Amino acid sequence: MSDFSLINSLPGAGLGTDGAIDRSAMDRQWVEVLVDCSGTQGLYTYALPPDLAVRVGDILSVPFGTQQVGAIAVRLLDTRPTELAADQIRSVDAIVSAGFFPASYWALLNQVAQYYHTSLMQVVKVALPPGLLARSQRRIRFLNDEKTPLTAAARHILELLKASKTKDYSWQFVQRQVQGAHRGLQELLKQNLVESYLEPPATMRPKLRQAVTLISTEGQLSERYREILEVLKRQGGEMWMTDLLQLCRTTTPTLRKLEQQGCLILQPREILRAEGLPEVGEEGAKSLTADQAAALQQVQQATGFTQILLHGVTGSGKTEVYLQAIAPILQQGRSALVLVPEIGLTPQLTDRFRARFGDQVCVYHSALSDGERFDTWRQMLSGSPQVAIGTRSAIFAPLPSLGLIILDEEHDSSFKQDQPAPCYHARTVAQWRATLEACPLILGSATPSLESWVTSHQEVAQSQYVSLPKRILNRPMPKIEVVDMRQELRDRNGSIFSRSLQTALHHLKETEQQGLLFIHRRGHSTFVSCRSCGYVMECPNCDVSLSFHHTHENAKPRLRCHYCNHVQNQPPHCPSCGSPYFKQFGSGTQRVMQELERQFPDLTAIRFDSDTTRAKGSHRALLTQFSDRKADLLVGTQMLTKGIDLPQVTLVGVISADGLLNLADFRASERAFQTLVQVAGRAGRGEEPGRVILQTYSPDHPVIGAVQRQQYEPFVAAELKQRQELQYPPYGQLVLFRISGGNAVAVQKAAERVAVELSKSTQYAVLGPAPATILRVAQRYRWQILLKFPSHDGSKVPNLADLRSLCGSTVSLTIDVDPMNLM
Ligand SMILES: Nc1ncnc2c1ncn2[C@@H]1O[C@H](COP(=O)(O)OP(=O)(O)OP(=O)(O)O)[C@@H](O)[C@H]1O
Ligand SMILES: [Zn+2]
Ligand SMILES: [Zn+2]
Repeated sequence: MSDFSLINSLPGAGLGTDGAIDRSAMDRQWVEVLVDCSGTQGLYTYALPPDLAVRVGDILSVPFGTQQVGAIAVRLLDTRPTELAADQIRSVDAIVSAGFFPASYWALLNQVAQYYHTSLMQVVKVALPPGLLARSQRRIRFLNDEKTPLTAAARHILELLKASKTKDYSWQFVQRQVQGAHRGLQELLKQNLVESYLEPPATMRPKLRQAVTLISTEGQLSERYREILEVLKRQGGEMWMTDLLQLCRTTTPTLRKLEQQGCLILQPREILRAEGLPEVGEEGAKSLTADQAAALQQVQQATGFTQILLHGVTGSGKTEVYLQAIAPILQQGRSALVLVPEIGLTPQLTDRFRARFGDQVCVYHSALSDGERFDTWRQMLSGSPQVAIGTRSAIFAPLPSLGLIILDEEHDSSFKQDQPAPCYHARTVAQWRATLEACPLILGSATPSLESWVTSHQEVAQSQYVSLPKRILNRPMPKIEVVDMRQELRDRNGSIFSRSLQTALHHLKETEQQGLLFIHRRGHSTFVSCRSCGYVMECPNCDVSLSFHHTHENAKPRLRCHYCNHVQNQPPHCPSCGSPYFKQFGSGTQRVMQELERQFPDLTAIRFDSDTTRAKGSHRALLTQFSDRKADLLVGTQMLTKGIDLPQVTLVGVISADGLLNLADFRASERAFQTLVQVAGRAGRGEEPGRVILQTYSPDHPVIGAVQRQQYEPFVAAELKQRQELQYPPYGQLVLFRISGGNAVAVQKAAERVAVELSKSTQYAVLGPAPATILRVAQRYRWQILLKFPSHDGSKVPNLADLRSLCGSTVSLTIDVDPMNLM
């Protein structure tokens, strides 16, 4: 019954900006609501009684089946949806709570739906936590005594309320006590004798977690059991079960056996919401450098919507500018929204915010459970001023009075959602939101995206450019040495570490400093192939090579697909020719760890990649270990590049830059430059100067030269020239269609039909159809078509429903506006 298609096919259901704000609600006779009851979320149309001035963002009560349920007014309509007959539409019953969400919030969601060509419902699903209304309760409160006689039911309700200590009851209770309560309530509401409101659930369900408590170490126990109990004892006799399992590398059934033997008990224990985050000390504002002060001033002078690109080199103190820009906003009773690429990667950043603003900070990201998301929402909706820090979906955080939005590391591609729909970019949505809220938007980066660079250099008051060209305390930028790995090979050094890096690693121990080793991608190029015939081991479901996984020295090697997670053993001989020379190639994190162990047994290293950081809180745990100097090296992938601020790191080694340089994407150079400058920027942030060793097989690549000189502007100028010639973003606009299905021929045919249809317009160039770089993923064949518009304004895409009808029922078509991932 829930109706998504309704939204797409609405005639003239234009941008929400005109909904409820400019036009009087009176000429709108229908309303679309988000019904939220017993697990089903959907958009439904209701009629508005003439005497009910409903506005977008109100919480309503509507008839739904045989019940009355809560609903959010999402959009007012002045025409009846054609597919519904007038007598099919039921009427809104009452306004439970007026202005629960600001109307601008719904305008934003509508704008997202329209620009990214998805239904409003899809947007609502990213934006709102599930069960928002279902857990809340409608209540009725006494306001005034009657002046004119009331009907029996109305009088009964009023007396009931007056007799209550709090002058207020739940609507459910009133309904049970009073016959004809519904009509009675209407009467009372009309005369303003009572009010109806929505109370968020008062007590949240406590969150429980399994805990293990030691009872006894007596009895006939095997060596292994004893060991587990010994560990538990050493930890004080009480631990969270997950921690014990991890520490002892044991399983739940083993613990259950120990429980049966009376050695320990397993029981759920309540954890408080704030737990899991360590205490942070309070911290005052730092006195700003001249550059920081100038940047802050520019932010504070902004009136209304202004987009400010804060271009500060690595270690220039951008975070301090954010903190001092936020402080006065909170004092004015308004809130701030801070978006970061990946929350798990930046425990340091959240700690700094909490040290400054304490409980006013709330963290919002997709790894939260539904319950936690819901709690955070309630806190936000309370309206008290706060700082919400979160990943891309936090751009939809319902902070009532926004004074500032910040995107840190604005160039990061994780701000873009590739799938599912809506494929939104949080930076684009942030621009709309800041416009709707008339507040400044700060985009911070050491390596701004070309999009933001171009915007910030337009001659308009609404976009500004601020730079922090120097590191804090005039600390030098790290020195970058480029090592030609081809020369190493010629000089008979077959190690993955160049001689330069080897010397630096030896030096690390002597000077008691720390280093980072960066590998382009987890398991990237650690494919298994035959050195006799060249056969490459591939995933049976996807057209990608399997990656070699080796958890520790003596463990059995496994092969894993990073797309569908297929796992299998490595065959001892080549399946194609039977050769025994069937081995892994490349240098993933694991390989580097093993080589370190072999060549530098004195150095300890922590592996920091998506395999070792899967568990909640593990980013923080590993980074803390490292900053406590429990290891000499941190070895990892992309996540090393993001915002790590450790003063004792003096050495950064890039094992091989080549994987980054050779991606088939027009943004490859931009990304490579950003990644390498960011990772280099982790070195020498403290008192000791930093040093970067960049290993590559293509030392003459223009990106390598630009990174070595650490000059952003000349690199960007050259890059922009190319983009302009080819009409790529930021000059032109791209729209990507992805076509996929289980049958290879059907997918290709559908892609061809869609391309023919698309070619009928002259507004854009059609690139493709072409098979995706990886044709098959999880048994689905994928083709794509790229539209290239010469400029960014007014790109019109043919009707999606028409294109979909060309695909047939077994092939799906999705649209990605401004795609970031063209693979
Ligand atoms: N005014 C200041 N006085 C002294 N120290 C400062 C000041 N401002 C910032 N710092 C310190 O300088 C270091 C670097 O700052 P921060 O992490 O904000 O840099 P950043 O510009 O965000 O760098 P990146 O882009 O590389 O993450 C931090 O340890 C911070 O505490
Ligand atoms: Zn072979
Ligand atoms: Zn696979």
